[in-house]
Amino acid sequence: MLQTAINLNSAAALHPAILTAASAPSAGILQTQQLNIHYGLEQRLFDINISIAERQVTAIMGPSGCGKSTLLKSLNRTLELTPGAEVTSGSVYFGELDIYQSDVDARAVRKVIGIIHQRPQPFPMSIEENVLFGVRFHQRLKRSQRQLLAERYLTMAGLWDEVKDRLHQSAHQLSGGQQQRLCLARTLANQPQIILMDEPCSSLDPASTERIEQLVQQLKNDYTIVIVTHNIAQSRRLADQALLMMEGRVIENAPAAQLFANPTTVAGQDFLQGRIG
Ligand SMILES: Nc1ncnc2c1ncn2[C@@H]1O[C@H](COP(=O)(O)OP(=O)(O)OP(=O)(O)O)[C@@H](O)[C@H]1O
Repeated sequence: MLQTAINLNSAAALHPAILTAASAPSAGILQTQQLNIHYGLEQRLFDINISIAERQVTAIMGPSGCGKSTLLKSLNRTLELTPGAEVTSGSVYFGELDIYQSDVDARAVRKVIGIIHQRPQPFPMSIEENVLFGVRFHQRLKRSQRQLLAERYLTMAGLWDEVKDRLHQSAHQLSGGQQQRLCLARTLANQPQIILMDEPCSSLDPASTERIEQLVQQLKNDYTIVIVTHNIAQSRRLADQALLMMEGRVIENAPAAQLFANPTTVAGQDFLQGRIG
């Protein structure tokens, strides 16, 4: 009970910072300053300075191992769940709040800045319980309220029609694409401001990939989305802003159309023309 109370208080404490972010439209909703990250003794990210624009899709691209996932996970403090991973210097600001400040609860950060992983990770419970996993500790819900909430978030994730008659079946009975949308519904139920997506389509077939891409386009009206992708064509379809990383550094950072038309570095040109990556 004590843990729950601490979580709730911390989540509430984050909301004034959200309002501050909203009132300062010129600044990005999420910004890093001189961010450096190590795994053990090895430095893997170097002096990252980025600004994520509100209610836009920002794509993070780059070859395998350049640090895309590491950067993404640092943006909501998921990274510290990996043994040995550490933000060794620098900051991540959500509005005016440094999310790495010692008095900020990482679990509250992860609710406001949700993450969808590469492989869908539904919990071993029913479809409805998965959707309501984050909210059920906060409210004593009546059965009818549970159903309404489940319907709301499953609809937002484009899954309601496919699962409305089997809400109490195991989530593991769903296809991979459906599981990924269920994870999206679970994230949306936490009422995040920002959704991080780590190659959300990499394990999906083309039809499921298209479904997720449609959802990203819809969701950006209400959410800020940061998506890691290997897939240059997917970035072209989805991104408003694009970052290109090489060897732990951001080497290109521009509106997507500009970056695709005129990459400013030789490595950027090589990557976008498929010569590296
Ligand atoms: N748990 C870990 N322990 C040690 N090193 C790690 C760990 N995870 C990642 N790394 C290293 O950090 C660097 C960046 O990895 P990261 O997964 O962020 O790259 P990525 O661009 O997302 O790669 P991919 O596209 O292949 O998923 C790589 O050199 C990788 O080997």
